[in-house]
Amino acid sequence: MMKVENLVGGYTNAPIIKDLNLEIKRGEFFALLGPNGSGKTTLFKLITGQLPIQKGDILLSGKAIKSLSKLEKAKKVAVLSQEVQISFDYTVEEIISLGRYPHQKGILKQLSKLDWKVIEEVMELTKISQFRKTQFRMLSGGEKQRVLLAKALAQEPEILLLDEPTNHLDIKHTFQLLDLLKERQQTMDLTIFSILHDLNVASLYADRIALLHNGAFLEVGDVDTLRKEDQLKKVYEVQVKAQSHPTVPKPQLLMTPKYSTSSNLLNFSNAYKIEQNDECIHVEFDRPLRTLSNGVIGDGIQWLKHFGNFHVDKNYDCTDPKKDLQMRMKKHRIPHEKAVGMMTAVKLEDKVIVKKEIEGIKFMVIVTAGVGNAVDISAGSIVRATSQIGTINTMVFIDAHFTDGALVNGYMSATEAKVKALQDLNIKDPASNTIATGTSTDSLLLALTQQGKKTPYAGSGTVVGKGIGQIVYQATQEAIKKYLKRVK
Ligand SMILES: Nc1ncnc2c1ncn2[C@@H]1O[C@H](COP(=O)(O)OP(=O)(O)OP(=O)(O)O)[C@@H](O)[C@H]1O
Repeated sequence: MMKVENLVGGYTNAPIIKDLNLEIKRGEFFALLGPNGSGKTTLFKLITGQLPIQKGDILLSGKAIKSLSKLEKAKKVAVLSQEVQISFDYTVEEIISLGRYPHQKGILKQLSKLDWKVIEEVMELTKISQFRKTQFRMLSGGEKQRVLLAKALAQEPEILLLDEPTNHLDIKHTFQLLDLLKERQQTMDLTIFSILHDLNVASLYADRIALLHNGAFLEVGDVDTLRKEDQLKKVYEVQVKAQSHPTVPKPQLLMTPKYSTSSNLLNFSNAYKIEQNDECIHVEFDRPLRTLSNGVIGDGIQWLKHFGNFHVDKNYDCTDPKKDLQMRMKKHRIPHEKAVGMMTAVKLEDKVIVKKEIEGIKFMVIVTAGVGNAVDISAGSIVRATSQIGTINTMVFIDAHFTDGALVNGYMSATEAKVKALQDLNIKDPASNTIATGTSTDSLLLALTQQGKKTPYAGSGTVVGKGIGQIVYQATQEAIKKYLKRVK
């Protein structure tokens, strides 16, 4: 669709764009990324013809762009640039109708029925119909941007060139505009070439990206190129961590600020308070801990400071346990957006708290255990309702610094220890009459202070992994024994 060949260009001094090559396929959404001053606008202007090409060529469907007449070009290419030259007295409708100019026939160049149909459609799409008679100068920055996009779409181009199209837009309108472009790309095979500053937005919408640095491409590739953290750090000079979007299979980047979010060291032994009554056990830390949990609230990897284990009725059956738990937290003045929440039918007074220091690492484990729902996960195919709460709930607090991998590793260690405790107490799955591996609704939390040396492993081959194992095993056994004594 568009080919950039050995392109050199810039202003009067030494060229800014140095020997660039790029091929953009028909119907793709291509994002041009790069830090301030890297040459994005210069490249954009070379493509749009605002700057002369010093060397090389830009081809559109095989034809040199410089050989196309103004009208030929306008039929193929629409531009939405930063520098808008619009006569302020035009109305929105008049501006959009300018976009139809390349398609108008005859000497009089009057708008046809088809032109009006297209104008109506693009106004509808960009949600500016209500401004049709309003003067352009009366609009907000974001509204102006939408009008200019409508004008570009009214041109019905094959390729749309955009310089920071979301510049003045709030998040609602940013996503609305990009969704609209994406829809046009997917349904009408529109090719999109856009300068974007927001790497995360580029990742969500672009098919491919180019990373420009000092007038040359460092990377051209699909959006997973953004997972190359070192490359981004080199270009933007910011500490970057690539994560995955939770629902879209695309990378998202997290920037780390230079300032420290936790200047003073946390003294683990007195950095928390525990409150308990018949309805809940609430552990509150002085500051957020790095957590991994399958709690009803606060699941996945988070930073949280409140940890609640709530007592519910034995026959608890709720269609929306998350909402229910939020209500319970509200009652106990626990901010649910900062919390992990678990549920159990076990009497909370039977909780077991074990605190230990193993080879300089401080641990605290809190377990409530009921084994009425004990299950051997490997046995047969009998699946029981998971709404019953005959549960082993385990909270493990550690004064250590884990990578995400170590968190997962530690989760395995805690689970292995729980299974061993059940095995040694000969707890059986009543359905299969084999040793149980857990209950059907167990919850587990690992919470780390993230102090000290970062550790990438927390399995049974490490001190911290062994520590998790020992302390979880001990607390689980004690809690099950208490439960067995009570049910007898
Ligand atoms: N009119 C000009 N005359 C001379 N040099 C210019 C001119 N405009 C830009 N430059 C220089 O060209 C280089 C690239 O600028 P350009 O505007 O292409 O960067 P950019 O990647 O678009 O940056 P930004 O993200 O800040 O918009 C910069 O060093 C800039 O100072």
